[in-house]
Amino acid sequence: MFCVFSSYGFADGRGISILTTPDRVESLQQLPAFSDDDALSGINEQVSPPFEETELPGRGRGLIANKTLHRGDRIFAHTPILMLDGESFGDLEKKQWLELEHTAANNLPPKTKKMFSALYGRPMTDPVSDRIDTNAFELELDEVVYYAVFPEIARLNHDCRPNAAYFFDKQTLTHYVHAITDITPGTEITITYIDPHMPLQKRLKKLSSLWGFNCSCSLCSLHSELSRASDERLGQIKRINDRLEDWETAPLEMAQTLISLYEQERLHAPRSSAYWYAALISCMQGLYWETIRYARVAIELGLLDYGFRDESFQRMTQLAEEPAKDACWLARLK
Ligand SMILES: C[S@@+](CC[C@H](N)C(=O)[O-])C[C@H]1O[C@@H](n2cnc3c(N)ncnc32)[C@H](O)[C@@H]1O
Repeated sequence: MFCVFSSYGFADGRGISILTTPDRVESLQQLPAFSDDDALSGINEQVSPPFEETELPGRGRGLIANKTLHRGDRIFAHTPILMLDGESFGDLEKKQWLELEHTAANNLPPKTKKMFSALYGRPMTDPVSDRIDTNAFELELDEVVYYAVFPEIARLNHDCRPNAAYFFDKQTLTHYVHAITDITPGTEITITYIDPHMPLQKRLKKLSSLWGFNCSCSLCSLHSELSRASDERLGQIKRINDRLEDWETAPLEMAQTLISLYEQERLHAPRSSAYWYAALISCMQGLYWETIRYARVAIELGLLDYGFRDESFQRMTQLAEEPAKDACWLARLK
């Protein structure tokens, strides 16, 4: 049974509406975001944002950096105002979930409701539903998929080679966005809406069908020969990533080639996985300082792409601190 659960007081009066089942909302309420008064301190606060919102030709509103941002600088940290259980779409009649979506939006505190109403919604079904579909991020909590709206972050436009990366912290229900490259003032801040490993035609098709625009980012605008080279690199990245799942038997040069391919492709956030493989293989081979070097970069990038609670982050930290104590180092000595 799906219902709307709303809290006016959540996140210091920002409020939240959640469309889900009673037992799922009960388990969400156990999270520090709801149960620990200090968990959200410093979240949803932005005294002087490092960007300005403006109208951009052919792409609606967007965010332009108003100061130099360095890789790793925080751009946003916000809680959702709406969370919709993915299963509700399959289980309810269209009319029913439309009603529930409206109830969820209407139950928000007035200031928050205004933020939701100001969002752009690609005209498809209904004004509330369109705003949710255009702006929601998919996230998973306790193996349940939710679609969540973060109105401030929803202003970020797409680029296939973005300068910002994001992750979701499940404990505090907080969506973090950080610069993944240095960003100069006057540059638009962008994220990717899709898996950036996809080749050109797949990317164009997905962006046009789901978000209704023809991507004209620098990668999608390359000369056809350069575009072909990019697609070939992406194919090779996929093949190497598949092979490195069995990293224990892979040569270090393979992970180093992956790092280089990611750099050529300007895929900054996913580069962390290549450094992660390079650190593990170096550790297996007893290369002490190489292990630390690769692990440190994997941590720096992984923190921006997976977040600080990711399991691999704990292991990488241990590897960077003391490679000789890690299981991969000890396995070599057996
Ligand atoms: C999440 S909203 C982003 C903010 C939006 N531009 C606004 O005015 O609020 C997604 C919508 O922005 C537009 N958009 C995002 N990235 C774009 C891009 N690279 N080129 C053109 N339009 C883009 C599309 O209309 C898309 O459906």
